[in-house]
This record gives sequence, structure tokens and C-alpha cells, in this order.
Amino acid sequence: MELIKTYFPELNEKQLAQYEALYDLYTDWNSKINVISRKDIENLYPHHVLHSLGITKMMKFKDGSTVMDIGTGGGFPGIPLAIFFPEVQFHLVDSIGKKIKVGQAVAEAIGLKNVTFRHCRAEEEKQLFDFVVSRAVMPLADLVKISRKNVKKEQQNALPNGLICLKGGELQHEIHAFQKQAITIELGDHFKEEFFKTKKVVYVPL
Ligand SMILES: C[S@@+](CC[C@H](N)C(=O)[O-])C[C@H]1O[C@@H](n2cnc3c(N)ncnc32)[C@H](O)[C@@H]1O
Repeated sequence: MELIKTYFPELNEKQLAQYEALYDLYTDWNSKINVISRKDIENLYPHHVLHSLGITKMMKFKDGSTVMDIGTGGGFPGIPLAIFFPEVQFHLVDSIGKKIKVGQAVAEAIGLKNVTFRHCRAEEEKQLFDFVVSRAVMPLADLVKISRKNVKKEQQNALPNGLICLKGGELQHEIHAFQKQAITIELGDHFKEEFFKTKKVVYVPL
């Protein structure tokens, strides 16, 4: 938890308390419904919360923006981002209902007002958003294909509307088709923990 405070000193007391509460909530829920690998729950802050916040290094969403998280599972990256951007509206979608229930329970417990949830395949979601975010769900080409229908034409942020996703490992192959438009950030340049050495944030305008 100190980690989050160190990297993001601008967070206020309310936000810090919300992040702090995630540990007990996810530990409890994860023992009933697996949303984080059981061995990894002790790494909740570096591997899940801080990783999700890697998206802020690509984009500081303007107040009033709307963002959909495709394949959110138990709420990543959507819930850490919704705490970080309280004036941005997040819509978290997953095709597994019991995972959505975990996200809903966590959001309710910490009093998050800027998130909505839907149990459906992202292919079925027709609402429009400024951005789509995602972590560990599907190859970039599939994400681009599915997200395109959900991205608004009118732009209100510093970058044109599009997809921002968290990716790890060898990306050359996945990113090849989008090389001209995509922007990639190395999270190892922002967070010093070993875990981030191979982690990237990829933005594709849509
Ligand atoms: C490996 S988990 C990652 C969950 C979360 N994003 C995280 O990083 O902790 C992948 C999730 O994507 C969801 N998923 C896969 N394909 C999907 C689709 N087409 N529409 C909605 N959810 C999908 C799965 O149900 C699963 O919860």
C-alpha cells in the first residue's frame, strides 16, 4: 500500500483509504471466487493495483470522460482506475457473472460511485465510450476489433479516443499490424520493481 502512496503522492485521504480497503476485500472474495491467482494475492498492490495504474502513465483521463474495461474479471484495471479518476465514469464488463459479482461487491464496499458493471461478452456491449481499457484478456488484434464499435467519434482528451491496454512479454508480433498508429510505454521506466521490467502499456487510436 505504501507503494501506491510513493508512486502517486497526489492521492487524497479518501482515495488512499479506498486502496487500503482493497486488500481485505479481495483476500476475502478471492477465497470464495478466484479472481486473482491465490499465490499472488499478497502481491495485490504491486502486481494488480499498481499495474492497473500503469494506464495513467499513458493517459490522464479528463473529468467527464467515459471508459469501458473489457474482461475486467474481479475489477482490473477498472477498479484501481475508478478510484484514481473519481470524476470519470467506468463501465466494467466480463463474460463470467460471478467475477462481475466480486467487482460489484468490492466497489460497493468502498463506496465507488463512478462504476457500472455488466455481465456480458464485450461483443454484445453497444454503448459508446471515450476509451476502452483492458488487461490480460485477448490478443491486441481481437481487442481492436471488438472495441472499435464502442469508441465515440468526438474527442475530449489529450489523445484521440481509442484502446489502452496492459501487455506483458514479447509484443512485436501482436503489435505489428498497428505499428504505425500504436504508442507503447515501458512500465519499467516508471516503476522500479522487477515485475514491471517486461510490462507495457499500448495505446491504439480507433
Ligand atoms: C485472465 S482474466 C483477466 C481479468 C482482469 N482483466 C485482470 O487483469 O485481472 C480474462 C477475463 O476476460 C474475460 N473475457 C474473455 N473474453 C471476453 C469477452 N469476449 N467479453 C467479456 N469478457 C471476456 C474472462 O471472463 C476473464 O474474466
